[in-house]
Amino acid sequence: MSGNTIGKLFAVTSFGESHGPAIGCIVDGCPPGMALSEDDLQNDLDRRKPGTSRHTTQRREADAVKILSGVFEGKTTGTPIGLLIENTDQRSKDYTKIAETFRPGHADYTYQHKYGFRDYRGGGRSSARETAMRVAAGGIAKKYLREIAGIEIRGYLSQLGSIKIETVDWSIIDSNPFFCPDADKVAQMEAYMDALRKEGESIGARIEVVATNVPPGLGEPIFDRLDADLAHALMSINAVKGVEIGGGFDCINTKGTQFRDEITPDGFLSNHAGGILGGISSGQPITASIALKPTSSLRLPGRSINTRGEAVEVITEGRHDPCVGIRATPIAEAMMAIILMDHYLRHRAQCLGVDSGLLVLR
Ligand SMILES: Cc1cc2nc3c(=O)[nH]c(=O)nc-3n(C[C@H](O)[C@H](O)[C@H](O)COP(=O)(O)O)c2cc1C
Ligand SMILES: C=C(O[C@@H]1CC(C(=O)O)=C[C@@H](OP(=O)(O)O)[C@H]1O)C(=O)O
Repeated sequence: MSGNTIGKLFAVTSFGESHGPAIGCIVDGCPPGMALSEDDLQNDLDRRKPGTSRHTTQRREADAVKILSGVFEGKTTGTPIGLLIENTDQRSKDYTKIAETFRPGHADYTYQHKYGFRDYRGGGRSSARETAMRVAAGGIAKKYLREIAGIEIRGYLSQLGSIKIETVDWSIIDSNPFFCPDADKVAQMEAYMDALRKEGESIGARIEVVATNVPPGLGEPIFDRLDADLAHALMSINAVKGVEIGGGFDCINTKGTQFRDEITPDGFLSNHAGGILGGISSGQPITASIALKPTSSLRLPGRSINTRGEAVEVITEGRHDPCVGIRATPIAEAMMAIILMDHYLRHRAQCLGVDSGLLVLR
């Protein structure tokens, strides 16, 4: 195994480089009989794609997905689904100057160590261009989970630099460039990003993802704990440096009487567990949060070395996101969807017919 696959029963593998002819993925294990067309996947791809506002990279890609296999007469056949997106707006000349230099904070240095050479055009395989395929694959999982189990997965940006949201209005998330759910913060974020871009700087962000109506029982008790698989999937997104499930790191300074989520016949009284106990979903909303680092490709000079080990000053040209977190919401939703889909199918396979004798509490 090359470590290029996520999920066991619902398994996704991707291919392609940022400046190659195309990127793609194979989604294996999708149940047969689900209606599926490109239109079902395009909306989330459009939410993620580059170049949709002045606050993202100015690379323009339509990210128009083609279904190559696994669908016949509009329905999934149960065989591997091949998805393809052509790259149309590569500008590789921006990278020739840094072909022999390692951008501090990007993957150039480690790729060189691991493989002995690298596709420097647009970061090659290390570019977050690849996340388009995660969103496409996640779109299949989202659709199945919604239609078969009524599970909804949504996310939003909760912090950009030091600007923290104070309210969550789900209705406005897709109508501003940040996936920000607090209408009062959008103008502040815009002004902040405009100033930051002029400076040539970048900044980090935080994204929350929530899955609702998840049945209890999804997950495994030991290694493939639902929270462990979720953390793996979210941490595998480029630039993610932190993942929290439920109360996350706040648990350090919280007393047990407050942190445990007390149970009444009418439901849980809180959800610090983030909907997962013992690696298994409790039926409460599954909540996770990720921290994304500031973009490392900067036009402001920085110190680095070249492939001969000599000290150099590096300036990165090209079209870069000043805050990569701004486009990460649909990616985080997709990764949660892939993991929940995998565990939904695995739970059904092993525990079909099990009756806990309990009511489902939320
Ligand atoms: C949506 C998204 C967009 C990104 N855009 C850029 C970018 O324009 N320029 C850049 O240098 N890094 C960008 N990144 C981050 C790099 O892909 C990432 O830092 C790199 O792969 C190294 O991996 P690491 O940061 O996880 O160690 C982006 C990440 C995401 C999730
Ligand atoms: C192209 C996308 O984002 C890219 C992510 C990225 C990086 O280093 O991660 C670098 C930039 O592109 P390039 O590889 O051409 O330099 C971004 O534009 C995309 O998300 O579709």
